[in-house]
Amino acid sequence: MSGVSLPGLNAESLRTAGGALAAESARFAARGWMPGTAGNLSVTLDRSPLRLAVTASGLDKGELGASDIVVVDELGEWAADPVSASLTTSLGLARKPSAEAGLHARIAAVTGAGAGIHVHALAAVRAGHRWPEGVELEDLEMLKGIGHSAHGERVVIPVVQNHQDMRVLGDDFERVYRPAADGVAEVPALIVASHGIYAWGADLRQARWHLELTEALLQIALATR
Ligand SMILES: CSC[C@@H](O)[C@@H](O)C(=O)COP(=O)(O)O
Ligand SMILES: [Zn+2]
Repeated sequence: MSGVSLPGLNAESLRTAGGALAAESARFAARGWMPGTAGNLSVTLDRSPLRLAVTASGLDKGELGASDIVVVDELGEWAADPVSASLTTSLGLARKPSAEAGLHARIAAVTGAGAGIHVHALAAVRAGHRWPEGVELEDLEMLKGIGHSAHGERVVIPVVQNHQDMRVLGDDFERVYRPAADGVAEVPALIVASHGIYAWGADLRQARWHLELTEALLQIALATR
Protein backbone atom coordinates (compact mmCIF):
# COMPACT_ATOMS: atom_id res chain seq x y z
CA MET A 1 0.00 0.00 0.00
CA SER A 2 2.97 2.39 0.15
CA GLY A 3 2.83 5.11 -2.49
CA VAL A 4 -0.96 4.85 -2.61
CA SER A 5 -2.62 8.08 -3.78
CA LEU A 6 -5.38 9.33 -1.46
CA PRO A 7 -6.16 12.92 -2.49
CA GLY A 8 -9.38 13.02 -0.46
CA LEU A 9 -7.66 12.11 2.76
CA ASN A 10 -6.09 14.94 4.73
CA ALA A 11 -6.47 16.66 8.11
CA GLU A 12 -9.02 19.14 6.81
CA SER A 13 -11.24 16.57 5.05
CA LEU A 14 -11.20 14.35 8.14
CA ARG A 15 -12.01 17.20 10.54
CA THR A 16 -14.89 18.25 8.27
CA ALA A 17 -16.16 14.68 7.95
CA GLY A 18 -15.91 14.10 11.71
CA GLY A 19 -17.84 17.27 12.53
CA ALA A 20 -20.53 16.52 9.96
CA LEU A 21 -20.97 12.91 11.08
CA ALA A 22 -21.23 13.97 14.73
CA ALA A 23 -23.85 16.64 13.93
CA GLU A 24 -25.89 14.32 11.75
CA SER A 25 -25.69 11.56 14.32
CA ALA A 26 -26.94 13.88 17.09
CA ARG A 27 -29.92 14.78 14.90
CA PHE A 28 -30.99 11.14 14.50
CA ALA A 29 -30.29 10.26 18.12
CA ALA A 30 -32.56 13.14 19.17
CA ARG A 31 -35.25 11.74 16.90
CA GLY A 32 -35.08 8.40 18.69
CA TRP A 33 -33.79 6.58 15.60
CA MET A 34 -30.44 5.75 17.27
CA PRO A 35 -31.34 4.48 20.73
CA GLY A 36 -28.35 3.80 22.99
CA THR A 37 -25.37 3.07 20.77
CA ALA A 38 -27.47 2.01 17.75
CA GLY A 39 -26.86 3.38 14.27
CA ASN A 40 -23.82 4.48 12.28
CA LEU A 41 -22.87 6.86 9.48
CA SER A 42 -20.19 7.26 6.84
CA VAL A 43 -18.84 9.61 4.21
CA THR A 44 -16.75 8.56 1.23
CA LEU A 45 -13.36 10.27 1.09
CA ASP A 46 -11.58 8.46 -1.74
CA ARG A 47 -12.75 6.00 -4.38
CA SER A 48 -9.67 4.25 -5.71
CA PRO A 49 -8.68 2.80 -3.35
CA LEU A 50 -11.95 3.18 -1.44
CA ARG A 51 -11.66 5.06 1.85
CA LEU A 52 -14.56 6.07 4.10
CA ALA A 53 -14.80 7.94 7.38
CA VAL A 54 -17.20 5.88 9.49
CA THR A 55 -18.42 6.40 13.03
CA ALA A 56 -16.56 4.50 15.74
CA SER A 57 -18.21 1.44 17.24
CA GLY A 58 -20.14 1.22 20.48
CA LEU A 59 -20.42 4.94 21.31
CA ASP A 60 -23.56 6.88 22.22
CA LYS A 61 -24.49 8.32 18.83
CA GLY A 62 -25.98 11.40 20.46
CA GLU A 63 -22.63 12.32 21.99
CA LEU A 64 -20.08 11.89 19.20
CA GLY A 65 -17.19 14.30 18.77
CA ALA A 66 -15.37 15.09 15.53
CA SER A 67 -12.58 12.60 16.28
CA ASP A 68 -14.98 9.68 16.90
CA ILE A 69 -14.46 8.43 13.35
CA VAL A 70 -12.37 5.69 11.78
CA VAL A 71 -10.82 5.66 8.31
CA VAL A 72 -11.79 2.34 6.74
CA ASP A 73 -11.02 0.49 3.52
CA GLU A 74 -13.27 -1.33 1.03
CA LEU A 75 -13.93 -4.11 3.58
CA GLY A 76 -14.85 -1.68 6.33
CA GLU A 77 -11.64 -2.39 8.22
CA TRP A 78 -9.34 0.21 9.72
CA ALA A 79 -7.16 1.40 6.84
CA ALA A 80 -3.53 0.65 7.68
CA ASP A 81 -1.92 2.48 4.74
CA PRO A 82 0.67 5.11 5.79
CA VAL A 83 -1.54 8.13 4.99
CA SER A 84 -4.54 6.85 6.98
CA ALA A 85 -2.37 5.56 9.83
CA SER A 86 -0.48 8.82 10.18
CA LEU A 87 -3.67 10.93 10.10
CA THR A 88 -5.30 8.61 12.64
CA THR A 89 -2.42 9.27 15.04
CA SER A 90 -2.04 13.00 14.45
CA LEU A 91 -5.77 13.73 14.72
CA GLY A 92 -6.40 11.26 17.56
CA LEU A 93 -9.01 9.34 15.54
CA ALA A 94 -10.57 6.08 16.71
CA ARG A 95 -9.43 2.68 15.42
CA LYS A 96 -12.45 0.48 16.07
CA PRO A 97 -14.89 1.06 13.22
CA SER A 98 -18.61 0.50 13.37
CA ALA A 99 -19.44 -3.20 13.32
CA GLU A 100 -21.42 -2.38 10.17
CA ALA A 101 -18.68 -0.44 8.35
CA GLY A 102 -18.38 -3.29 5.85
CA LEU A 103 -21.89 -2.70 4.58
CA HIS A 104 -21.31 1.06 4.35
CA ALA A 105 -18.22 0.35 2.26
CA ARG A 106 -20.08 -2.08 0.00
CA ILE A 107 -22.94 0.37 -0.54
CA ALA A 108 -20.47 3.16 -1.36
CA ALA A 109 -18.59 0.88 -3.79
CA VAL A 110 -21.69 -0.42 -5.57
CA THR A 111 -23.81 2.74 -5.70
CA GLY A 112 -21.13 5.45 -5.84
CA ALA A 113 -22.70 7.09 -2.78
CA GLY A 114 -20.88 9.94 -1.06
CA ALA A 115 -22.52 9.25 2.31
CA GLY A 116 -24.55 6.58 4.09
CA ILE A 117 -26.72 6.57 7.20
CA HIS A 118 -27.97 3.57 9.17
CA VAL A 119 -30.64 3.92 11.87
CA HIS A 120 -32.98 1.67 13.83
CA ALA A 121 -36.20 3.47 12.89
CA LEU A 122 -39.48 1.77 13.76
CA ALA A 123 -41.40 1.91 10.48
CA ALA A 124 -38.48 0.35 8.60
CA VAL A 125 -38.35 -2.55 11.05
CA ARG A 126 -42.11 -3.02 10.98
CA ALA A 127 -42.25 -2.85 7.17
CA GLY A 128 -39.40 -5.35 6.80
CA HIS A 129 -41.26 -7.73 9.08
CA ARG A 130 -44.53 -7.35 7.20
CA TRP A 131 -43.15 -7.42 3.63
CA PRO A 132 -39.96 -9.55 3.74
CA GLU A 133 -39.83 -9.75 -0.08
CA GLY A 134 -39.61 -5.96 -0.40
CA VAL A 135 -41.95 -3.05 0.29
CA GLU A 136 -43.97 -1.98 -2.75
CA LEU A 137 -44.85 1.70 -2.91
CA GLU A 138 -46.94 3.45 -5.56
CA ASP A 139 -48.87 6.68 -6.06
CA LEU A 140 -47.35 8.61 -3.18
CA GLU A 141 -46.16 12.20 -3.52
CA MET A 142 -43.00 11.71 -1.45
CA LEU A 143 -41.67 9.11 -3.92
CA LYS A 144 -40.47 12.15 -5.87
CA GLY A 145 -38.07 12.87 -3.00
CA ILE A 146 -36.26 9.58 -3.56
CA GLY A 147 -36.02 10.08 -7.32
CA HIS A 148 -39.20 8.37 -8.51
CA SER A 149 -42.62 9.29 -9.89
CA ALA A 150 -45.55 10.33 -7.72
CA HIS A 151 -47.93 8.47 -10.06
CA GLY A 152 -47.94 5.19 -11.95
CA GLU A 153 -44.52 3.82 -10.96
CA ARG A 154 -44.13 0.80 -8.71
CA VAL A 155 -41.14 1.35 -6.43
CA VAL A 156 -39.77 -1.46 -4.25
CA ILE A 157 -37.73 -0.77 -1.13
CA PRO A 158 -35.60 -3.93 -0.94
CA VAL A 159 -35.44 -6.04 2.22
CA VAL A 160 -32.62 -8.41 3.21
CA GLN A 161 -32.45 -10.67 6.23
CA ASN A 162 -30.29 -9.58 9.15
CA HIS A 163 -26.80 -11.04 9.50
CA GLN A 164 -23.78 -10.29 11.67
CA ASP A 165 -21.31 -10.96 8.82
CA MET A 166 -21.11 -7.82 6.69
CA ARG A 167 -19.82 -9.80 3.69
CA VAL A 168 -23.07 -11.80 3.71
CA LEU A 169 -25.15 -8.63 4.09
CA GLY A 170 -23.12 -6.96 1.34
CA ASP A 171 -23.67 -9.88 -1.04
CA ASP A 172 -27.40 -9.89 -0.21
CA PHE A 173 -27.52 -6.14 -0.86
CA GLU A 174 -25.92 -6.62 -4.28
CA ARG A 175 -28.52 -9.29 -5.11
CA VAL A 176 -31.46 -6.94 -4.47
CA TYR A 177 -29.94 -3.63 -5.63
CA ARG A 178 -31.11 -2.28 -9.01
CA PRO A 179 -28.92 0.53 -10.31
CA ALA A 180 -30.43 3.37 -12.32
CA ALA A 181 -31.40 2.13 -15.80
CA ASP A 182 -33.57 3.24 -18.72
CA GLY A 183 -34.41 6.54 -17.08
CA VAL A 184 -35.52 4.86 -13.82
CA ALA A 185 -33.54 5.95 -10.77
CA GLU A 186 -32.05 3.61 -8.18
CA VAL A 187 -33.83 3.16 -4.85
CA PRO A 188 -31.41 4.79 -2.35
CA ALA A 189 -32.42 2.70 0.66
CA LEU A 190 -32.20 -0.85 2.03
CA ILE A 191 -34.19 -2.39 4.88
CA VAL A 192 -32.39 -4.98 7.01
CA ALA A 193 -35.17 -7.08 8.56
CA SER A 194 -35.51 -7.10 12.35
CA HIS A 195 -32.76 -4.49 12.47
CA GLY A 196 -33.12 -1.15 10.67
CA ILE A 197 -32.54 0.76 7.47
CA TYR A 198 -29.66 2.14 5.39
CA ALA A 199 -30.04 5.14 3.10
CA TRP A 200 -27.44 6.87 1.00
CA GLY A 201 -26.90 9.83 -1.29
CA ALA A 202 -24.36 12.03 -3.01
CA ASP A 203 -23.60 13.71 0.33
CA LEU A 204 -24.79 13.54 3.94
CA ARG A 205 -27.64 15.96 3.39
CA GLN A 206 -29.07 13.99 0.48
CA ALA A 207 -28.61 10.73 2.41
CA ARG A 208 -30.58 12.32 5.27
CA TRP A 209 -33.38 13.37 2.91
CA HIS A 210 -33.55 9.88 1.42
CA LEU A 211 -33.68 8.35 4.90
CA GLU A 212 -36.36 10.70 6.25
CA LEU A 213 -38.51 10.37 3.14
CA THR A 214 -38.23 6.57 3.01
CA GLU A 215 -39.14 6.24 6.68
CA ALA A 216 -42.14 8.55 6.10
CA LEU A 217 -43.22 6.52 3.06
CA LEU A 218 -42.98 3.31 5.10
CA GLN A 219 -45.09 4.87 7.86
CA ILE A 220 -47.77 5.67 5.28
CA ALA A 221 -47.65 2.15 3.80
CA LEU A 222 -48.05 0.64 7.27
CA ALA A 223 -50.90 3.01 8.14
CA THR A 224 -52.88 2.52 4.94
CA ARG A 225 -52.57 -1.17 4.05
C1 LIG B 1 -27.01 -1.20 20.16
S1 LIG B 1 -27.24 -2.62 19.25
C2 LIG B 1 -26.89 -2.09 17.60
C3 LIG B 1 -25.60 -2.54 17.01
O1 LIG B 1 -25.46 -3.93 17.15
C4 LIG B 1 -25.56 -2.18 15.56
O2 LIG B 1 -26.65 -2.70 14.87
C5 LIG B 1 -25.52 -0.69 15.35
O3 LIG B 1 -26.35 -0.13 14.68
C6 LIG B 1 -24.43 0.09 15.97
O4 LIG B 1 -23.19 -0.58 15.90
P1 LIG B 1 -21.83 0.23 15.93
O5 LIG B 1 -20.76 -0.81 15.92
O6 LIG B 1 -21.82 1.07 17.20
O7 LIG B 1 -21.83 1.11 14.72
ZN1 LIG C 1 -27.60 -1.39 13.39
